[in-house]
Amino acid sequence: ATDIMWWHAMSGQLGKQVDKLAAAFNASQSDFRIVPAYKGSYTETVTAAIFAFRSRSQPAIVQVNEIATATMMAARGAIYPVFELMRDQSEAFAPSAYLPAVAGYYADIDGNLLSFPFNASTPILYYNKDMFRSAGLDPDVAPKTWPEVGTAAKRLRSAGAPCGVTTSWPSWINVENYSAFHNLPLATRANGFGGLDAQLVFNNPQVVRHIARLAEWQGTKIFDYSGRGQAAEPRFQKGECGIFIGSSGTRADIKANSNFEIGYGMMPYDPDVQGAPQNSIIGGATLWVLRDRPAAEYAGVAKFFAYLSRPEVQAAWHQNTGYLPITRAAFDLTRAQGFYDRNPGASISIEEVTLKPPTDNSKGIRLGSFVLVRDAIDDELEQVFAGKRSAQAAMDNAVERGNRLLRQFERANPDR
Ligand SMILES: O=P(O)(O)OC[C@H](O)CO
Repeated sequence: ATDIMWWHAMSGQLGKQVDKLAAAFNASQSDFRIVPAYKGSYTETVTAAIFAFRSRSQPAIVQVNEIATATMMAARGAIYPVFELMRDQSEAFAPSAYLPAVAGYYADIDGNLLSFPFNASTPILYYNKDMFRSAGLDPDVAPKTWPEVGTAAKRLRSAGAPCGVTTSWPSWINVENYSAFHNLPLATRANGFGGLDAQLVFNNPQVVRHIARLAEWQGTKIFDYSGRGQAAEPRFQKGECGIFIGSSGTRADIKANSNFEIGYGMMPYDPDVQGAPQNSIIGGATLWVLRDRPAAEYAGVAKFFAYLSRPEVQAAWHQNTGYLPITRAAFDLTRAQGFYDRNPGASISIEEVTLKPPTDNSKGIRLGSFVLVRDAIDDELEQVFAGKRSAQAAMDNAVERGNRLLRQFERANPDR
């Protein structure tokens, strides 16, 4: 059999599910063997793949998170667009099979998908029902708005919780998704979908007020900052923080690693911001195919992607992880199987990304070097939470630093 390397960033329960997918595909035929390899965080994984490409030891498949999409699209010599691969291998691959929130995020201007949608998430609210009960809060009602989160988090603190509320992925949740959910632009030009000359504009009064509020809460740990990426997740699992806003894709790990009753809700919003709640945007990752591997491997990659597209495979991945059902068929199948009736909270992610038809502010983000832009935003947020900078000054800095990165990217890609 021909071995096909798949580099990914899925750890914990997610890593187990990735291994299961590969093993099931490998058992379904004998020509190809998918070999998954965990390469660390999303950033570590994509960086490893870029270095490997330079020394010609790249994998055929690499998992890349959503914010590196524009950067990958620009790396034309290194990537094999998935729609071309599937066409070359005569495998079906129609963007219309995917949920609009997913296809819209990853399609090029001609509607072609350059990468394979695999794990799409969106931030949701998790809460600890046992801690709610001890604090005298109604365990059957999830806080819906930021003021309600504040009230509940204060009660949790008074009842002895070390931390009221925390979030993972600070920029993704508190700046990028906060903006989309309140129909505020992160950047001009439809958050970059309209062209590389987009400018970041998220230093507006609503975002600044939200960050200032978190900083104020930080003083008494009503909100407690937990670090970048997924660093906050274990704090909720261990019962330190009663409310956690994090990726829907962490559902499996939360269920596996916590010993309390979990409540679910939508990401909170501020009711005095007109139009809120709009719809959330997706995160997570897609699978990119890299060039310059032997031809036989590409035949196998196409077969593997066709396998991953099967409704029953997609539906199982969605149900076993918390990532969105990426195709309409997987969503329908999951519903028909009664999964949402048996698992309250499991459909919140879908309801949230489809809450209203997306606007230019809530379709997604398509900005070059956004991995670095997000680093700059996270860095500025940390200054605010450490009490070293005002929310306004930090968001102004983040916009300025981010715009410098966008202009560099624009100059490096003059023909796009
Ligand atoms: O933890 P994930 O996989 O849902 O991804 C969250 C962020 O979108 C990653 O950029």
